[in-house]
Amino acid sequence: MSGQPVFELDDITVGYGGVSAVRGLSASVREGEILALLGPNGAGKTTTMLAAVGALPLISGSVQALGQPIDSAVEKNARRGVTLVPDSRGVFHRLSVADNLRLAKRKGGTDLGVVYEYFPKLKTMRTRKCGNLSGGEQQMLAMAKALLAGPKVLLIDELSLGLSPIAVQELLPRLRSIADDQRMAVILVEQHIDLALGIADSAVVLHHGRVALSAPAAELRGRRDMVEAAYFGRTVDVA
Ligand SMILES: Nc1ncnc2c1ncn2[C@@H]1O[C@H](COP(=O)(O)OP(=O)(O)OP(=O)(O)O)[C@@H](O)[C@H]1O
Repeated sequence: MSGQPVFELDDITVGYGGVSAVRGLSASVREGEILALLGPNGAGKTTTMLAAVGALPLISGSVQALGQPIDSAVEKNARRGVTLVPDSRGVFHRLSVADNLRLAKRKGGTDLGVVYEYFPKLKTMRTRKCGNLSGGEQQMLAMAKALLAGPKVLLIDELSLGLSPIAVQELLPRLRSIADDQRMAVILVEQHIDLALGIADSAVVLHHGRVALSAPAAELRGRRDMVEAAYFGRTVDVA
């Protein structure tokens, strides 16, 4: 993959009430690339994502999106094309699928027809109330909503939270095709290590807020030993 990074975390330290939860993290993604952000519970993945979209102030370091520093206003970053799909999914339960999608559509964003091509199931259930959808269907809807805003950088915090392995196996490869088609840079927080490495271009494993491993995903596929060592906090060098 060539080209300049469209999104860069440069030596960021970030936390809560002046206490750091993530220290000295650097990572970047280019157009059409997927970065998998991995690590055990409490490692700092969500903290990183919040800092990446401007929702948490940095203690030090910088975040650059599309050649400019990230703003402290999340909405402003979203208008510039940096969108977070939160782990709480962010769908309106009392509204129908179609109404949820209509509200998410932004000028210049992906066409609804294209989004329905990525997620044909949503078209068939467009009149259904979102509160009655399954977890996997709600996740599809959350991703579809994010696409309608036309992101250039999409950050996804645990797409697979609470989903069956089959649903995850269906959703993650779809995300790969969307990133390829739309030339969208993606940072994906994921607990399904093998599936995430299967679709990612690069991976970072955090442990206690520090980078324990950072490598091209291709070098980590089939190297569960290395990834697990990083999960346990052993700093791993990819030779
Ligand atoms: N609002 C908060 N105030 C204080 N500390 C927090 C807050 N949110 C998270 N933390 C702490 O920051 C650290 C990193 O948390 P974070 O949620 O980023 O981890 P995570 O890797 O996303 O974990 P998980 O996989 O469990 O979601 C943890 O020690 C957590 O307890």
